[in-house]
Amino acid sequence: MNPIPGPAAVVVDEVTKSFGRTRALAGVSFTASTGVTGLLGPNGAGKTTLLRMLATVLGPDQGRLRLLGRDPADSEERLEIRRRLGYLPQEPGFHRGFTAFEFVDYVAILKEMTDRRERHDEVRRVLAEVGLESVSGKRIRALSGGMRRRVGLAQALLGDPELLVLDEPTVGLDPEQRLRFRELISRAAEGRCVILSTHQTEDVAALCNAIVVVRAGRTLFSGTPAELVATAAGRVWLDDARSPDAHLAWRTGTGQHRNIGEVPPPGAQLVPPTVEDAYLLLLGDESVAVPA
Ligand SMILES: Nc1ncnc2c1ncn2[C@@H]1O[C@H](COP(=O)(O)OP(=O)(O)OP(=O)(O)O)[C@@H](O)[C@H]1O
Repeated sequence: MNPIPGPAAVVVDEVTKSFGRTRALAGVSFTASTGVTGLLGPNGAGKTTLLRMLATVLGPDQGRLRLLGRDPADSEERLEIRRRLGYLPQEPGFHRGFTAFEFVDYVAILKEMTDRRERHDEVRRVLAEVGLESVSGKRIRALSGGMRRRVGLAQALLGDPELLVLDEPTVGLDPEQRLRFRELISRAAEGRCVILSTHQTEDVAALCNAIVVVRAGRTLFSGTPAELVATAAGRVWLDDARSPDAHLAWRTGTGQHRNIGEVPPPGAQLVPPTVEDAYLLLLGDESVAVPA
């Protein structure tokens, strides 16, 4: 699936950000439109910093941001962006004594939904959207981790935002919950721009029509999953042993070794690369070597 053409909902242009001596972003650039854009990168790459900027929580030191055609540096335009934005932070700061309904209602109040009846209808709508209507009266501390993530997604969907920013939405979920979440996110991405950060390359391959890879605060790659996979063409091969030419290799369930590297040995049995292979090759020495 190619990115759906249209005006870019998000433009990030040479953005930098430092915290004291730590340079979290050292010049990140990409654009994103309707659909799901996945932000991949190792720990500390700057993903959360970038998402906090897209959520207008943080401003850049240098560079330019444009969100939904507006400038978040301008206070009035920032307010306009915030009215059209949903954000699921890495740690949503739940008041665990609240029920799911009370928590989402509380966020709705913060989002200036003043009419009580309309607000409650909206809270019920978003809780139903994430399949939580039957537990809306339960306290958050009594919900499973997966359900709590869904409460987080529900509050982000309040007011039908045009831009949805999700920081590691599937972290800590079991495989079934992850698949459910994928379904919710792909539904949420119909007609709007979703930006999510993740460490799960399978989620990216399954969900995203655009991928941005960041490392050490810089953009390493920005394009479609197919374009990312194409960068690994001819660089993944199977062998009976770990190949000395491999950058990374691991023994698969069949007993053969999956090798990824720059130059396969002559006669190597090349196999089609995955998003994960391409991502690991792109990270090069930064990726975690798996002992063969
Ligand atoms: N508020 C802050 N104060 C000081 N340093 C910070 C702050 N926020 C982020 N950093 C630093 O900036 C760098 C980028 O952090 P960030 O959380 O954006 O990375 P990340 O890609 O989201 O990492 P992870 O995958 O581990 O969540 C790290 O070195 C981090 O320690």
